[in-house]
Amino acid sequence: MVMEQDRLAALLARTDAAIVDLDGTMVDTLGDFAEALGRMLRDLQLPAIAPAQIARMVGKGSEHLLRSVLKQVLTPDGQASAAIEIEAKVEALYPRAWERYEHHYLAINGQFATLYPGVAEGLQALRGAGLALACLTNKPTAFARPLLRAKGLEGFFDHVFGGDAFARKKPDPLPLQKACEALGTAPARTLMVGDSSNDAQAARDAGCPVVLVTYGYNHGQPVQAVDADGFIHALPELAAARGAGHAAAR
Ligand SMILES: O=C(O)COP(=O)(O)O
Ligand SMILES: [Mg+2]
Repeated sequence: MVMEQDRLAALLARTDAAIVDLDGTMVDTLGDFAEALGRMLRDLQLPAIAPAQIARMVGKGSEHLLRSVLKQVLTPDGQASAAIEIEAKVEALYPRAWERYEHHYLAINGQFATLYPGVAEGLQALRGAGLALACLTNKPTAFARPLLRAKGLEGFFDHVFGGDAFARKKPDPLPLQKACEALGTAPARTLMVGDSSNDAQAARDAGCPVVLVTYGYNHGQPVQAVDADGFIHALPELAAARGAGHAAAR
């Protein structure tokens, strides 16, 4: 454990900026996803889906989430066959499903979502330690900005980039490379803070160090198995590690 803390302190001592993921890292948005998806499924007269199933589908953007949900509710129990027909049905329903989902999501955005403990304090402390901050999410920018505003987080960030900001989303490294460019920091000194293998893979391929929170979604898999430089239980641990590293260097 002491080793872990020393490693985190050393990492934070060579960090100039942080790129922070949104869903599963700063805000528990599962309630929002469940509510907006539930309303969309009712509008389309399709069966409901359980929040636990939705949690496994979050992290690769709203388009991917919607396709995964439609596929799930259109697949009869235990039948993996007929995959081609199901894909075709998903694509036929998609435009109307997206229109309904976007409508409902924007109407409820943030109302069924909660900040994880310590997020505002953790971001405040990182800013206080002189780090530049960007929010980088696979969520559409039009969903991300109002959510950050509703939760009182928008002011912490120098930049906010959604899944539509660049040509490719995480786990591709492009959004991280672009975020580093915008921050004006070297990837090796820009820390990615996320909740999933998606964030970790993008960070590795962009040359950014990565720390993962232990409480997020990670596609329904145990997050500790992911290749990362460290794990934290709450965001304030980062600024605390930064303080410890600086104290040790003096
Ligand atoms: O898939 C999503 O919309 C959530 O994405 P995020 O974890 O990158 O914020
Ligand atoms: Mg996430």
